Amino acid sequence: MILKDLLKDICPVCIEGNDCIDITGVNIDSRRIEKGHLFAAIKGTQTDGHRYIGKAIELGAAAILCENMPEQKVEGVTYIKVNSTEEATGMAATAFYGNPTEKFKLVGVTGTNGKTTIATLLYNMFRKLGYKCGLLSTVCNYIEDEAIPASHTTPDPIELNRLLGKMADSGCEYVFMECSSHAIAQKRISGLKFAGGIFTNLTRDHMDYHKTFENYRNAKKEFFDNLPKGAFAITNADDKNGMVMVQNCKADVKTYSTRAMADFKAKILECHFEGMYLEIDGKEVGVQFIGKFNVSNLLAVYGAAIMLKQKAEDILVVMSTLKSVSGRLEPVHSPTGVTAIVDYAHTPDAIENVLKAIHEVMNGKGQIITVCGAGGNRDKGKRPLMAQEAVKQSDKVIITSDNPRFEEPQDIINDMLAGLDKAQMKNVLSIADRKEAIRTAYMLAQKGDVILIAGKGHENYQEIKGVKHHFDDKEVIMEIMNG
Ligand SMILES: CC(=O)N[C@H]1[C@@H](OP(=O)(O)OP(=O)(O)OC[C@H]2O[C@@H](n3ccc(=O)[nH]c3=O)[C@H](O)[C@@H]2O)O[C@H](CO)[C@@H](O)[C@@H]1O[C@H](C)C(=O)N[C@@H](C)C(=O)N[C@H](CCC(=O)O)C(=O)O
Ligand SMILES: Nc1ncnc2c1ncn2[C@@H]1O[C@H](COP(=O)(O)OP(=O)(O)OP(=O)(O)O)[C@@H](O)[C@H]1O
Ligand SMILES: N[C@H](CCC[C@H](N)C(=O)O)C(=O)O
Ligand SMILES: [Mg+2]
Repeated sequence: MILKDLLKDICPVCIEGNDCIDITGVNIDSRRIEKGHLFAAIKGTQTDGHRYIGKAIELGAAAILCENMPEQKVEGVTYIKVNSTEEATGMAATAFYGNPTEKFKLVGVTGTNGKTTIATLLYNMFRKLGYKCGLLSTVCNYIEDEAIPASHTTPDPIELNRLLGKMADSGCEYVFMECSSHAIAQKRISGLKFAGGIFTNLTRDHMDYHKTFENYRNAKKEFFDNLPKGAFAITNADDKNGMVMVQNCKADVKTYSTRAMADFKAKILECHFEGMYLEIDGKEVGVQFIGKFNVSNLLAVYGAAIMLKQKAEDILVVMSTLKSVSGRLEPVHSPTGVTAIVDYAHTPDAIENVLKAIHEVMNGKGQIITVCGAGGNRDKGKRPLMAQEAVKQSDKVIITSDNPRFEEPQDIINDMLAGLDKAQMKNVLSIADRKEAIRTAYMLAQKGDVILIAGKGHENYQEIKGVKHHFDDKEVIMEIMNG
């Protein structure tokens, strides 16, 4: 592709060199540069991409996108100076991959919890409605049936646009994606044209990265500020930041609520372990999900499907067939009558909500034993709060490890325990070895009890010092139950 065409949506500060050269790829990592590539130098959290411009040219980069022009320039290489390389990279990448989001309807989901659930349910629903679809999510990416492993909730701008390009080539009509706060702040989604956006909720997470809650909220809000006129924005009226998100939004704003007046409303008619009966916009539907928070998730799915011009009756018929997403409130039953629930709750709010959901269906019968930990090299402030939420609604809690990364597992556990007083500690054990923690929970459980195994959900690894060791909560509990 000709460099000039690649830059058509970018307003460079200046260009030095020929902009009529052929560009064979766009890349943000010097180590992946091949002959004829455009290398975008990004200032990151660990290092500055500008330091690798020389390396990129050695490997064959034909053009450099940067914020600071290098002092020494190489003959034959074109230099493009921009105000924000992060912003310009997305635009160049999307142009390189043929502006895929002009070819299908792209819906983004953002918020602290519920993104994977909503995006995946929309993908499953639209496929069942007969459309060709793509999905970009924490668990896995999909182009129709083809699974492509995901390493991020939202991929980097090059991988993201490459996947979107493949989706367009495969004839996808709808694509659903999660937009993490990291991705919005780092402009990984720059240049994409969204047909709609969904806000789930906002509670504490990722303070390690955003530093303040306000920055975190602003990152989420930026997504709605940038939605174009003609798109839709569906927000959660039950969340205190729901209306803040859409304050400056040019899109068509719709609300959903389980409590108040809203464009899309629902209430729970009945609730048991297998699912709930709901009334959505005045119509009854049986769903295979539990928990009030899932009513909110399902309402967001319903609202988005309506905004994408599907018929209410068709949406509800398909909704009743949808099943829970891998690692989200997934039950595993033992031969002795104990139920384990594997869930991805890794924030204080998610732990509170998932335990509330379990209580709703247990209805005062049986005990709850919670096994949870907190991720290393991630938001430290959430650790004591997660322990507090676990203790508040469990009969026993076993604090354990969850991806310690480069931290000492016991230090993370101590940060969690610091949130508890002496009385609360009476019902708490700490066992750093996650398998042992799960085994102990099972040994303590009696018939009718529930073990909540929280934090890892679909993850099939334990990340320790840069190495991912195979570990799968569901597999472990099944082996213990049947062993
Ligand atoms: C903190 C964070 O978000 N980091 C992301 C960020 O990397 P960074 O800013 O640290 O980059 P850096 O290492 O400083 O390098 C700066 C630039 O120099 C380049 N470089 C570097 C070295 C070299 O030799 N040559 C070279 O060109 C790099 O390619 C990069 O462009 O940009 C990279 C490319 O997009 C991401 O892969 C990386 O994700 C890291 C691995 C990560 O763990 N991110 C997590 C926290 C994350 O993004 N999570 C969210 C969701 C969380 C949730 O679900 O709740 C996600 O969307 O997955
Ligand atoms: N609407 C919701 N409100 C509160 N908690 C929720 C909601 N939906 C899901 N959860 C809880 O959060 C956990 C993670 O859900 P999900 O994977 O859908 O969120 P996510 O936003 O994609 O998370 P991530 O930031 O890791 O990508 C679930 O396992 C459940 O415990
Ligand atoms: N994707 C999120 C959640 C990870 C959940 C938990 N298993 C952890 O490792 O902290 C993150 O990277 O913060
Ligand atoms: Mg997710």
